[in-house]
Amino acid sequence: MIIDMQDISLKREGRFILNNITWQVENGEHWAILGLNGSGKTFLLNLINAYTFPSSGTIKVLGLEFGKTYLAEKLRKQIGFVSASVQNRLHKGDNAFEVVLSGAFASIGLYDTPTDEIRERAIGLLRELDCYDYANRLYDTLSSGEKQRVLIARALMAEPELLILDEPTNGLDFLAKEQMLESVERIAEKEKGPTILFVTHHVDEILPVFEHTLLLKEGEIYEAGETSRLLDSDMMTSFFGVPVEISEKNHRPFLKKRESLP
Ligand SMILES: Nc1ncnc2c1ncn2[C@@H]1O[C@H](COP(=O)(O)OP(=O)(O)OP(=O)(O)O)[C@@H](O)[C@H]1O
Repeated sequence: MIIDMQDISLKREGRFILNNITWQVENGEHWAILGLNGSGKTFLLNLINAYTFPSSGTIKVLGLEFGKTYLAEKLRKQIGFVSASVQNRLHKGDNAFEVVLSGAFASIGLYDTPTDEIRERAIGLLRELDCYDYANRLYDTLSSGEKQRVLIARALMAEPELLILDEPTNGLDFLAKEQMLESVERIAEKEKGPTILFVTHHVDEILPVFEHTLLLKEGEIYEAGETSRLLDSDMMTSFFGVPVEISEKNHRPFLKKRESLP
């Protein structure tokens, strides 16, 4: 099992940020995590990455139980994490190739000398994520979409069992967003690829490879399970608290606000 959370709660300043979270992710299941601003998605990811501890409940990630066999460093080496906060911590002077290489050492900059095998792997991933053409460019000079794809290549360098993509399409234009989603789909379809958690605000980004979805609302699991059951007009209407309609086009869901309830 990749994630096993049992009755997790997390309190800050006397109020529950997360409450009653019982959630399991099996190996090879790709999950979309959908929630509005402030629903607790960031805290949920911080728990998985062992940056935060629960106030109560038990949590096991990749077989490591917090407080027992718990080793944050060991755990994080097996998780590929792509988020705005990782982006902010990168070294200013590194080119895209160096950023990807640094993923092999779970470090922000390059402190170790990469072997030929590691260099080959980095080149392979740059190609796979369509970043090879700008491998020599300074990371800082890349567009947001290019940066995100480099960060995903970097996260895959350590061959993680779990890949967490935290709003990877944030700030991307339409084309860059579609390219990003195509890359995510390719990774998800890889036979020995990582289990993916894809955090988003947008229903239309829930690709068919995300067969499972977690709906997070006000710090609690609203529903979790098969995407096909959850992405339904009635379910989304009660989840968002406004009348909405879900339609499907080219295997992608679309959400539209309805004027009034029928
Ligand atoms: N230190 C803190 N003390 C109390 N409340 C906090 C603290 N940090 C965050 N919160 C609150 O916890 C809630 C959940 O925050 P979180 O950042 O996990 O939401 P999110 O789903 O990631 O939102 P977004 O989509 O905007 O990134 C929010 O209501 C936020 O205001």
